[in-house]
Amino acid sequence: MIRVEGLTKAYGDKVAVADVSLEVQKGEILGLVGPDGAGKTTLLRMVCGLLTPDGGEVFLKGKNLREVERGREDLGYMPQRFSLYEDLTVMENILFFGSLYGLPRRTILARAEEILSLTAMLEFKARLAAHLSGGMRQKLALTCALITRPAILVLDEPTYGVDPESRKEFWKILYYLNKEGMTLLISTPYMDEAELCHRVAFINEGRLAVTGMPQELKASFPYHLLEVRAAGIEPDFFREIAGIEDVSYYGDRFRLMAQDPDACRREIAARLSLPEQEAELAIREVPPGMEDVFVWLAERGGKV
Ligand SMILES: Nc1ncnc2c1ncn2[C@@H]1O[C@H](COP(=O)(O)OP(=O)(O)OP(=O)(O)O)[C@@H](O)[C@H]1O
Repeated sequence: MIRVEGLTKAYGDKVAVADVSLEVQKGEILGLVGPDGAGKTTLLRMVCGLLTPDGGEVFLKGKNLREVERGREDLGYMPQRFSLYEDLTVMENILFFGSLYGLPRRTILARAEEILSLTAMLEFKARLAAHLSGGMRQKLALTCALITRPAILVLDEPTYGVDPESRKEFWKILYYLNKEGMTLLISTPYMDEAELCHRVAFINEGRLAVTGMPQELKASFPYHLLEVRAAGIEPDFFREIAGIEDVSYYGDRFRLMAQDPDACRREIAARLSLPEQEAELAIREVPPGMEDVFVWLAERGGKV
């Protein structure tokens, strides 16, 4: 559905996207994941034809975007910062947005009712945009992006800063749309959301580092992870132990990347003088999550 070949874009000296090639298959949810400033927005804006690349091509449904008339791409875009008219109601915002595409008022109203009921927003259709919560604003932005009934939906960090409950609800809607046949390309800084995508593309400093299914990426993680619960210990304590490649920590929980987990466990237990039973409780091997994979990739400059 989407094919990107060698896309490149610089702002002055700053190369934001460097030679990115990527494909999004029909019916797929592809997650574009990367830290702030990685180039996600720039890449998505080029895919949507809103920004002209310095080099490379974008093909939508096999057609070169350069040859497609703007507004006829069969693509919906939900930008990172969606401009709502605060002094218009939900429905008035949708009507305004739909009219930009030249859709007849009747069509907009019918489609809006349908999407607003899907997103549980129908009862708020007469509410002023100024009085919407963060989650509701995102749903309104989504409704606007869907008003042309696109086959492809591109979303730029749609749940950024939204509360966890609303994020979950938003993803339910995305899954519903996908089940109905929509192809989704979505950027996110959240690792739990990366897990929800069929495939993930990791972008770092403008370069595409790796793409794969979440399970594949986790399986490619080359270390064992040990989680250690220990109060009053400095990270350097672990760094001195041979075979521990990296240490990260949250409060009194340490996460260690180890080559040989059993040897490390024995060494830590010995140094802390932990009896075996206590060591078993305090030092556990845990499966890597997407966050572990991406932290590892980012530390290596995104290279596998
Ligand atoms: N209009 C611009 N002028 C100059 N530099 C820009 C411009 N837009 C983006 N950049 C720079 O290009 C790089 C990529 O930015 P981009 O917004 O695409 O990244 P991102 O992954 O979407 O990050 P974020 O989530 O923080 O928006 C960043 O270093 C950013 O500072």
